[in-house]
Amino acid sequence: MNSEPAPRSLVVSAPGKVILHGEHAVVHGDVVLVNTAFKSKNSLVAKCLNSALLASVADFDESKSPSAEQLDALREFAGIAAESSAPDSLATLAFLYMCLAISAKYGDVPSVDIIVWSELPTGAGLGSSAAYSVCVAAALLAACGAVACPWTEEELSLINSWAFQGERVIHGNPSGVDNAVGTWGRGPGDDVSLARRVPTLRILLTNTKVPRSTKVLVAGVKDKILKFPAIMNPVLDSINAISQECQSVLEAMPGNPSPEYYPVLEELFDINQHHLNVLGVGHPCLDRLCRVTASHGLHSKLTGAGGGGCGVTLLRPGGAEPPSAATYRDLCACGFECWETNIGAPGVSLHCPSALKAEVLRALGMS
Ligand SMILES: Nc1ncnc2c1ncn2[C@@H]1O[C@H](COP(=O)(O)OP(=O)(O)O)[C@@H](O)[C@H]1O
Ligand SMILES: C[C@@](O)(CCOP(=O)(O)O)CC(=O)O
Ligand SMILES: [Mg+2]
Repeated sequence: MNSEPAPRSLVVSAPGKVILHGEHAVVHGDVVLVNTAFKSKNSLVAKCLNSALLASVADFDESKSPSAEQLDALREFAGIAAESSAPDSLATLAFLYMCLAISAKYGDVPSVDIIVWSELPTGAGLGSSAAYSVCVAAALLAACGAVACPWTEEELSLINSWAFQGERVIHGNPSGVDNAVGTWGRGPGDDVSLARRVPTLRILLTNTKVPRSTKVLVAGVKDKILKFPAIMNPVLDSINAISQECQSVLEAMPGNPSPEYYPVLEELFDINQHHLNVLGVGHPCLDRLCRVTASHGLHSKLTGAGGGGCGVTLLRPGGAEPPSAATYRDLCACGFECWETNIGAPGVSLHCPSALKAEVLRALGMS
């Protein structure tokens, strides 16, 4: 007689994010203005099956960064070449680290099969690495009974702190903003009422499809700051001032946003885009994106780590329903993909499989 427990399925999603202002500066302790951009865009299924999940690396501690020795041991176990930054390698490494560390701390995670499906473009500045890490952390903690459902505030903090460890494996030196948005649906330190006080902005996201790695870009900015501190630190200070100015404009905007605020928001986008180029995280395709939208009277900047990936364009509310078909046409003619979105989405969520869209069920192999 087979006495194995029936496999259990957990379906977890976490949102990506759009950074309006403060990318890179936030790694160095400055303010960031960030919001969620997607609902249920990144899903992961942890099924408790009996496949073998292995290896052990001693001395895990969630308050410490994963050590070089631990990551080397995991790379060797998984057959990942040293310094490989291939998406699959980093995702596998982050998963193995979280799985082993969570097992060591809270008791064995049962054997699991993980299926990851994402509507977010990966490596494009929309926080896919954090959405992935939040989903893996939540699923593993739930699988070993360290968090129950629905999640309490304390359990969300636990998910967030383990997701931060996953981000550390993928990013090297993350600020923690992306995993906080993935967990709570809002930036760290933002109170719940902030979303009610600021207007819902209409934005256009454009993916240049130029691949890049956040880890490499963040390390490049650090090198530049170390090389030219007197030149680069004022740039970070100015980016910080832009974030603060933008936040006060958003808070000053009345419930029915008046168009008079938009030229200020647009100018802040332009200034920040120049600063980000100074930090060395621009790309000719992002310059092109800005030029194309400017030719239609719209203002854009890169979002996330830059170096390619996505740009964000501010749209004015209502009226002549911008962006025009010509804007889409010109951006698509550059080989870019663009879509309009509203900001705001819930954080990490647990889903009932029967409530999932057919498309998601198919992608997860659950239909
Ligand atoms: N759905 C996913 N499946 C597997 N790995 C993912 C997924 N989403 C993100 N990742 C991991 O995150 C990395 C991209 O992270 P990063 O360079 O920070 O860009 P971003 O967070 O802006 O998408 C990928 O290389 C991969 O390792
Ligand atoms: C550049 C940075 O500010 C944001 C990176 O976001 P993304 O991985 O490009 O989505 C880094 C960070 O905050 O950890
Ligand atoms: Mg990332």
